[in-house]
Amino acid sequence: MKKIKVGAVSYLNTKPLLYGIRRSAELMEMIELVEDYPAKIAGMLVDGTIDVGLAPVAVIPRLDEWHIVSDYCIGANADVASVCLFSEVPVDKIEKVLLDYQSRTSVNLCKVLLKHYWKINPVIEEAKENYISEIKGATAGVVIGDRALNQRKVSPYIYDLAGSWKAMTGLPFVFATWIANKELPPAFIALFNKANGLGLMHLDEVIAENPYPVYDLKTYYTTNISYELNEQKLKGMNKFLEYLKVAMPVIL
Ligand SMILES: C=C(O[C@@H]1C=C(C(=O)O)C=C[C@H]1O)C(=O)O
Repeated sequence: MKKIKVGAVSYLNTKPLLYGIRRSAELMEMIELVEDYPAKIAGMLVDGTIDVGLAPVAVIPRLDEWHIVSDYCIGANADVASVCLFSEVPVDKIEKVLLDYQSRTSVNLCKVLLKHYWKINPVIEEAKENYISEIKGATAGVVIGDRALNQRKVSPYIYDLAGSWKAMTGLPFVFATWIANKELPPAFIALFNKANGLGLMHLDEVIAENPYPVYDLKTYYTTNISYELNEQKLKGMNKFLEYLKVAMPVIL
C-alpha cells in the first residue's frame, strides 16, 4: 500500500502530538513522517509533497482542496508564549517589524494586530535567516517556536500575539492544525486522531524525553498551548480567515 506522507512541525509544541504517533506500530507502517518548520510544511502541502500536514491555517486560502482531519491543533486560549512581537521599545515607538520566515500564520496575525489592535503602521519586512540579531532599537520582530521561547530572555518588550488576539476578539487562536489536501481513508484518520491524543495524557513522559532548560514545558503544554480543536477555536480560526480575505496577506 502507498504510504501516506505526513508533515509535522519540528518545534517543541508538536512533541505531545508526535508522542503517540511514533508509538503506534500500525500507524508508522502506514505513514512516512517528515518534520520541518511551518512555512516549509505549508509549501509541501500546497505542492503535494505531503498528503497531510500540521499546517499553518493561513495556508488554507491557497489550497484547492482541504480537510481538517483531527480534533487537535496548535492553538491558544490566551498567551501562547512562543509567538510574540519582540522589541526593545514600546509598541507605539516601533518603526519596523521583521517577519519570521519560518511562519505563515503568525506573520499574518501580526499584520492584522498592527492594523486593528495596536493601530500602527510600521514598515514591514519579510526576514531572512539570522534576522533575530537585527531586532534592536526601533526594529521589532515576530519570532515563533523554540527560538521565541529563547528570545523571551533577550527582549525587554514582549507582545504575545495570541494574548493580543484574545484581547481584541475575545476568541482563542489556532496557529496550525492537521490539514489534508485530499480525501484520506477513514481508518487512517481514526487511528491518527487517537494517536495524537496519547501524548497529552502522558505529558510528564513527553517532557522527560525533551529536556529544555529555557522554558517550563509543563506550563507551555498545559497553560500556553491549547491542543483541543473545539467550537470556540474554530470560531477564532474562521474569524482570522475572514481578516485574511480583506487584509493583503503577506507571503502566502
Ligand atoms: C504556537 C506556535 O504555532 C506555530 C505557528 C505557525 C505559524 O506562524 O505559521 C505554524 C505552526 C505552529 O507551530 C509556535 O510555533 O510557537
